[in-house]
Amino acid sequence: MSTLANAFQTNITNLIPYIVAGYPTREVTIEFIHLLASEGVAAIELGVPFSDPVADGPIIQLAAEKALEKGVSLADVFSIAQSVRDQGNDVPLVLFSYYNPLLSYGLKQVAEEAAKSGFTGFIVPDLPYEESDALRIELEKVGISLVPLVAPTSEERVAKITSTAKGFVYCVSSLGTTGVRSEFASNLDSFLQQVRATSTVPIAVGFGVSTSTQVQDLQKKADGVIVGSALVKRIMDLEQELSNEDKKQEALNSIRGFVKELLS
Ligand SMILES: O=P(O)(O)OC[C@@H](O)[C@@H](O)c1c[nH]c2ccccc12
Repeated sequence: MSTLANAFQTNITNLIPYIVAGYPTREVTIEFIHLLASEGVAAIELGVPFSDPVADGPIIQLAAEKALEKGVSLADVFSIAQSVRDQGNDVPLVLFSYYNPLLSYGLKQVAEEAAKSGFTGFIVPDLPYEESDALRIELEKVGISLVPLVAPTSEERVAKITSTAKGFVYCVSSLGTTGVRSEFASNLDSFLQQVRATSTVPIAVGFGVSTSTQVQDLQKKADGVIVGSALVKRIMDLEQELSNEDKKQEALNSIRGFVKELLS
């Protein structure tokens, strides 16, 4: 199985897409993962839908709401990953969740079930580094990396966070919530250089990325480029077609076209 540590060496591209698990359906999510893996992505962030996604912009919030309306749970996210592994796909999967659902499930149990179903990384955006030991210990017991997030404002903490990071470091390109942007933090270049200088693992940058120009520019400064909202928006625009057997393949081809365009 591909592990997170070597995802940036073995992959064909350095793109890391984010999708909301179970949106528009559990079955289509599995098809998305196979599609993205076939385009050579470095890893896939699989988002656990949550009712209070404070760091998310409107697109991801709406997708999460729609998934929750269909009752998508953490257990479903594990079963999606398990299906992908059972179908022979070893693309690195990163479980993306707010802390509350993990706490409710039980940190030890969540770590064990995530490992069993094939996750190699976790990202928990509302868990401050200083409070992450309990989860990190459980995850490291089962070989899963807790990927830390650093923002352009976390100056003095960067070295402490990046020097002990596992998997990769998630560099947030700008402050605020997720969502397509035309520009990033003014100090982004120096921030990425600072993280690169202190990190012992690859670094990835995300927040607001939606065009191939942005991907091309950012992939010179980071090992991975994360795209979420722009991809989730295209999925949302095709929600009806994706739920119609006669139109689903055409919709999937359109999403594949968007990924190819990002990488062009
Ligand atoms: O959606 P964007 O702007 O492309 O940003 C990536 C983002 O979707 C994904 O990494 C993510 C989804 N929810 C988050 C909450 C906090 C930080 C990051 C995220």
